[in-house]
Amino acid sequence: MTVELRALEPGQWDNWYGKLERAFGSAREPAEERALWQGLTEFERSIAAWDEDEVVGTAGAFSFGLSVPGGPVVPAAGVTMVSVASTHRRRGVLTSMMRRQLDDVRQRGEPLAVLTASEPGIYGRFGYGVASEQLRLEIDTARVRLALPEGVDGVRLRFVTQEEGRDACEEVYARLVAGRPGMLERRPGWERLPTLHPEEAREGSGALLCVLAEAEGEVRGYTRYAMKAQWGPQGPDGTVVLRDLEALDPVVYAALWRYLFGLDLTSKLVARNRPADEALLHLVSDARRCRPSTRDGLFVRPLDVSAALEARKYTAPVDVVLEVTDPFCPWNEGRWRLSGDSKGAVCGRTADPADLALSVRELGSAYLGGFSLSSLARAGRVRELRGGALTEASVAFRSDVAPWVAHGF
Ligand SMILES: CC(=O)SCCNC(=O)CCNC(=O)[C@H](O)C(C)(C)COP(=O)(O)OP(=O)(O)OC[C@H]1O[C@@H](n2cnc3c(N)ncnc32)[C@H](O)[C@@H]1OP(=O)(O)O
Repeated sequence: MTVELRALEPGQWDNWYGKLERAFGSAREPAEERALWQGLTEFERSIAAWDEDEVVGTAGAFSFGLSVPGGPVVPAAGVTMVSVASTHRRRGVLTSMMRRQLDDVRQRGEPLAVLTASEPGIYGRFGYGVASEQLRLEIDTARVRLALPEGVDGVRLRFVTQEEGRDACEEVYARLVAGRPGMLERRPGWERLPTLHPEEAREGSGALLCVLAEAEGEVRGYTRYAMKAQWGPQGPDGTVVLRDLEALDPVVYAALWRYLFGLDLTSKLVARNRPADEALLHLVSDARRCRPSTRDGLFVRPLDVSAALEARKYTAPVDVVLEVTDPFCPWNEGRWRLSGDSKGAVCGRTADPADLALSVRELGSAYLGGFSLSSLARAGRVRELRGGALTEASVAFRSDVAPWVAHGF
């Protein structure tokens, strides 16, 4: 078998995307969804693996801006649409596409590649480390009370259509990006993604609704959600399926949650993807009845160790030498001195002795400040070579706000 990798051509998209759908075992997506993904596809960054005249592998990348600790937004390749036909699996097709893709990302000068994984076991071997979590909530809204701050009654809520609300929602979202690592700047076209209501996220619910929250004469928050009607022997027992909820201040935030908790005919709320440090859990009378559970969120892969470490800021002063291993991208290997603080950092090659030893994957895991170098060290994945260096680096890398990616891609 000879498999040849080529850039995707626009006329091949339908066939290529169909192979992706087949690999995921999903039905052909609705026309609106397909049109959105087709429009977002960056053809020169999309790989088709051909076995003669058959597409047997797919992989793509989006040119994202990713927020990193301290507020900067850094160019990052958003790896996506990865699949290999089941007739051709476990013969190295994915590995060859990852090789091609990461070399390309490096050439473009993007210091990071990021992805959300269908299965967390796939990407570690290519240098990706899990860097954020997503929280799932299943809230018994009939039994959980909210402690509301003063002023919630002053927040005006109103329904708008998705179309009417889009710009206002995007403005709120854009104002939040720099404050939370792991968020993606939404470029033109991406604003349509949160208003899609795909089958797998719908959980049997009805139409996606949009409510804007206004205070101080401006839109300061929004929620998009759907309702799933359910009837039990005692009457209504519906579920609110939350898509997103964003707010610029705690009063608007609480007003939106109160609204969702109070929706008639419902007694449960399901949120699939919330930040690990969701503030709601401090507002509720019973966090257990919110049934919080976490899973992996964004995976980060530093492509250029020095540029990546210089791009973010650090919670506390740090001056350490990192001995990095990176078999898949050997240009990252060796010793790097990182000196930084809350204003910025410099990172360059050094011949000085190493303080910490780790692979690029652990660097990816710690990069957004969500997982600590100390906990990775307890797992044996980071080694401290100079006493005190681990705590110093671990504290400096942490982020006060949990990293979170608001949507898949
Ligand atoms: C960012 C995204 O798009 S995530 C979506 C990923 N795609 C999917 O999950 C769709 C369904 N799965 C597939 O299409 C394929 O099984 C893929 C893409 C996951 C793997 O493709 P393959 O061509 O079989 O991978 P390849 O042969 O290059 O394997 C490389 C290594 O990864 C391992 N591997 C492959 N798939 C998996 C997996 N699902 N879980 C764990 N390890 C895996 C292989 O065993 C191999 O290990 P080795 O290097 O130790 O021998």
